[in-house]
Amino acid sequence: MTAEIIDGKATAAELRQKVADVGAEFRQKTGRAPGLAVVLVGEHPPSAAYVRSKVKATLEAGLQSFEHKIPAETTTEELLALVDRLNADPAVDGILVQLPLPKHVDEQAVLTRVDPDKDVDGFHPVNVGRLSIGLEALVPCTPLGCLKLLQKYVGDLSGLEAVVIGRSNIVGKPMAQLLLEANCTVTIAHSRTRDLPEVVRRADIVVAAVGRPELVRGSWIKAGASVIDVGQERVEQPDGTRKLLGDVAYAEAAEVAGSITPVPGGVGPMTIACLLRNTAVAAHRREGLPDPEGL
Ligand SMILES: Nc1nc(=O)c2c([nH]1)NC[C@@H]1CN(c3ccc(C(=O)N[C@@H](CCC(=O)O)C(=O)O)cc3)C=[N+]21
Repeated sequence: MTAEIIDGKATAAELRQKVADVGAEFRQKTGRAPGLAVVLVGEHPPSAAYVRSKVKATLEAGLQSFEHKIPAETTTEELLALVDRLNADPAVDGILVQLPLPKHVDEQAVLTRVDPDKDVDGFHPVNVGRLSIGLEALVPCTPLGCLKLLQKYVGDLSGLEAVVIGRSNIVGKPMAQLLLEANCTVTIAHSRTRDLPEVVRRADIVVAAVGRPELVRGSWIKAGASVIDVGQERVEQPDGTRKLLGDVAYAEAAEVAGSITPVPGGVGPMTIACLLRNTAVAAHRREGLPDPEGL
């Protein structure tokens, strides 16, 4: 069997177009476009690159972008003061503080300071709690993007066995909540899991989010399973070039899986599209408008 390739790039482009349409309608109703503020602390090159692509996608969807690049030496207090200003700014519907923050900054204090209604990353404890008890929440972009891919390529997920590898607050835990809400039987595996290959072999859906290049082998995948690869690591190849690798040994897994996301072009583009989606949704909720349909 050769797996169907789950086209994250195309699916993300569709979602970004929907956000653009919804944003234009929002602008007609309110006289302004939904606004996203992105905060980048320091010069960490990969973070700077991600922020550039976020700003570009924001502008291309016709949303308003507020970019705050501040020095690496910024203190927690100064960052909290910036978050307070963004919380109070009526033109800002979404706030994203790019992670990782410099080590001297109290990351949890900063994430908890973001107004939960503007928390388009879904990292605030209020949104984490709301997701976990099934209330309306802002949901983290990467797991939301993974869910959207599964819904498009698999359809109804009810009753399926899902194995999430990785238990981070950003991907693994919220991914498990979303799959549970979609009526999957969910297992969260991690570095201490006994016999990980055997656990993964049960899965109809595998979400790999551990940050270990090509950890998941083709022999671990049940025939016909859907494989979502969240990993993105640049790894030096024997010929000296650097290649972006996922957490799944793609060529092997594609021989047995029913469908699989490539890296790049899978989950990554969906993360950014879902950020725009969350910004549009937050804008509607803040204005007392019903949630836009089809997002
Ligand atoms: N507060 C916060 N929210 C985030 O959502 C957040 C963050 N901090 N810090 C860093 C991670 C990483 N992240 C990615 C987004 C898109 C791609 C993406 O589009 N990747 C391309 C490849 C890009 C390349 O070639 O390097 C792809 O998969 O096709 C990757 C990674 C969001 N993050």
